Amino acid sequence: MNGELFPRERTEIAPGAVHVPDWLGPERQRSLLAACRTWARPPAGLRTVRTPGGGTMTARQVCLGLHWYPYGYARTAVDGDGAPVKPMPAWLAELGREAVGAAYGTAPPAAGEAPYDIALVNFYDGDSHMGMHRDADERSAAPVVSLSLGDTCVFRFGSAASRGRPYRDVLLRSGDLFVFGGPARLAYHGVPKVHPGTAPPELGLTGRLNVTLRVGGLDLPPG
Ligand SMILES: O=C(O)CCC(=O)C(=O)O
Ligand SMILES: [Fe+2]
Repeated sequence: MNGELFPRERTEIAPGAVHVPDWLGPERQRSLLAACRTWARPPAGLRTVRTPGGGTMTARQVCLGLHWYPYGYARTAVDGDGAPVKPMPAWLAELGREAVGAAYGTAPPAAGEAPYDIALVNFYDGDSHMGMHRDADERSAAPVVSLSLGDTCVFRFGSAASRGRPYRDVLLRSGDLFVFGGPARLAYHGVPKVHPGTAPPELGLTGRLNVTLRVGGLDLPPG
């Protein structure tokens, strides 16, 4: 955001875990939001995720490329309307590569090498949150790329060893990038709090959207 008293810097939160504030400018945020709105529509649109324990996730979700459910992947919305999952757009996979380069200060991974083939779009409204968990249903060790739109949240990032302390709380704002790979790839993380009403007014979003990009490395039977 412009006009910060203290500019927010790119920060390594843990080895392999990097926060890049304001990575997406207002125009790219607007176009990503517009895309999320079309993905959210049925078929295979936004759904409430039920966990095996009988609970529900408070953030609603839509997937692209492959459909994530607790705890695996499928080619159809097996825990939704059963429709085929929407394809992963090439431009979004490309954004994933670009993000990895930006976070680690390196050239992006070679095109075609471990392409980002899965996107999860999480929508947080009201007092939605996400408990501490690991992204562990993929076979690939490629970094996870996370983009934030709308309201500011508290993103809690811990270690691979436990869902409890030690962890660090980072404020993720609209346009921020967070990448976790290498030794941080399997770290526990979650969203304990979203701050309502903190989205940039010109974006026109009430609530928070998170776009998480992953490389599956999966070998699912054709759908
Ligand atoms: O909303 C976020 O920032 C985190 C989402 C997340 O961890 C996930 O979808 O696995
Ligand atoms: Fe996650």
